Amino acid sequence: MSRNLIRPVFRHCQAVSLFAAKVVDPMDPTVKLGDSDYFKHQQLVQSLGSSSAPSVRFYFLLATTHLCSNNGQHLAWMRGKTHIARELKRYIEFFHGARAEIFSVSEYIGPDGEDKLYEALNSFFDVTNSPTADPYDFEQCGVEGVGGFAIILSSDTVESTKSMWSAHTKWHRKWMARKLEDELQAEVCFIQISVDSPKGEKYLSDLAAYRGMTLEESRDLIANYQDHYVPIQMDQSEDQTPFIHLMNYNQKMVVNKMMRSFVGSQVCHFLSNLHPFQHTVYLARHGESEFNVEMRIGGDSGLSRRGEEFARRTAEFVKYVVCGHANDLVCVTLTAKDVPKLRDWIIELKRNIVATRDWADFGDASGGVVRRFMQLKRMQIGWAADFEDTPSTVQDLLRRLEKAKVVTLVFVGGDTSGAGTVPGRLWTSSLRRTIETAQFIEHPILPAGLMTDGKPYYQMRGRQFRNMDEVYAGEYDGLTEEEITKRAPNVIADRKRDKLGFRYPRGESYYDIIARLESVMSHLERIQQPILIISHQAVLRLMYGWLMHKTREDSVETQVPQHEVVRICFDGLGGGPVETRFPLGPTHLTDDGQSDL
Ligand SMILES: O=P(O)(O)OC[C@H]1O[C@@](CO)(OP(=O)(O)O)[C@@H](O)[C@@H]1O
Repeated sequence: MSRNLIRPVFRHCQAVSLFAAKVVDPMDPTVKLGDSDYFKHQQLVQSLGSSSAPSVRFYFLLATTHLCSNNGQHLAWMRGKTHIARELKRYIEFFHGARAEIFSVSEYIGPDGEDKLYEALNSFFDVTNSPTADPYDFEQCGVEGVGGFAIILSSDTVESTKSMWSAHTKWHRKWMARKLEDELQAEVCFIQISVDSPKGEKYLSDLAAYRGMTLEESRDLIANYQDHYVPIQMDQSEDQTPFIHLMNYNQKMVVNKMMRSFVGSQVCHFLSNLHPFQHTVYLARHGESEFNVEMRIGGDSGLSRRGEEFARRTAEFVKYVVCGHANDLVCVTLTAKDVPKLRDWIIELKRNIVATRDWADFGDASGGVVRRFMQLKRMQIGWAADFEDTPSTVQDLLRRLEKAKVVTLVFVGGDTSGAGTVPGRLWTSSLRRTIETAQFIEHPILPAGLMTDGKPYYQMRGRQFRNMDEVYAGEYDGLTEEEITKRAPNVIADRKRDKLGFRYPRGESYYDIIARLESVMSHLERIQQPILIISHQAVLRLMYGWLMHKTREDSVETQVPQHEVVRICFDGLGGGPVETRFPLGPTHLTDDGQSDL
């Protein structure tokens, strides 16, 4: 197919669906497909199918800002629009498989700056500029090359007002909308953010401090910006302009003319969840399941003995770290051979071992190593027993250890006070193995007043999401790798070639999981309390990838070991997500026996 045939299609909104249909129809007997073409086609179809094809739309979004005052304190230039622009870009790329790029207005100021921004936008959308001549070239011409979202950001708000593209007055907005719609056939939407809640203001002053600004500097900036910016008018004079006005982030939203398109409504939904505040997400794969032991995929089996042990340790971790002020937790298991050595050491030490700092570097094969200043807080005598507080005297401790064959000690780092009192959230899938992993987590009712609604809080009340169930392997559900390859000898090679797009017969692909994860991940964006999510290997690969700002392609390569919790912290101030891994044991399982699948 020549490029000329494709070219006119790109100029229309439904470009991709037409394009996909024209490129190749594998059912058409006149079309001969090589292997690779088939896979590219599959990839294209899969990705369109899973993303509701919004990538067909040429869509512009503009993050702008709105002045607001709160008791005379103005911190208006920092409304978190850079954060929102970045989130939007990631959302569009990850969940909709479309291209998205941020264009910062202040980088295009100067004699030719505005023309350059126009050129940059034109070439971003104009796929005919793409060097590709091969319509099968998915990378350059497929979903990647068609349509996209340009996010025009006035990052340096005051400086940006020099540009025609700053959208800081009604006149500028109208000019931009006309230019973009008439000349680039793009749909336009303006996003305005205003903040006046005490929490919002606190965030903004933190942000100012983080960026090294003094109050005077910020006041000057605001006074200057106030002279320029005209908020979107609510007097009907801008009724023809699509816009979203976010007030105090996800507290209140005014939407104009966005719901007429599917993508518009999706973007509104996503933005209505976003907040820029500091928050922490914990991810854990379920403990080892009976099917994991038998090396079977899928199914709905319960936990193995080791899996149950991980569940007990997870509850300790939740109490001190997720719902406490501690920042680290390590479990060390001593077997029959080591317990007498521990007894001798305690006798020699002759001190209260709970308070001692002499445990540093103490560890076991599961990977946990005690760091300096960690305190021994809890212990478990024997397998499958409940954890209990460590006795505070040497005599009591020796007595407890007397007949013990196996002992697991729990060491906690940081502030151990207030364990279990920080309101937290718990999400699992709907499958037994994740629910059982959460079974030992405590659910005290926390006193009213801890949350803003003033109601008592049911700690870590579990919510089960079917969208977080493991990839469904269809006809292969419950089989081992060996059994699968007996039925379908090529399956391993096929899946290796395209792990994202490969769909199990009558089952799911990773693209399908992306589609069903979209609503859960939007929901997650809304959460401000620490949250623990217990799910499965394939699902967690994607969740982790999304949270760690990875591409879909890189996400499927991520390792998701069992018996480990991953903490991902968002500082809310512009730093990237920071991850810490906590191997809790009892074993650190990285090989689930299906590494080939
Ligand atoms: O995409 P791959 O790498 O096969 O990972 C998914 C597989 O992981 C498994 C275990 O091998 O998930 P789970 O976390 O539920 O134990 C299988 O049930 C599932 O098919």
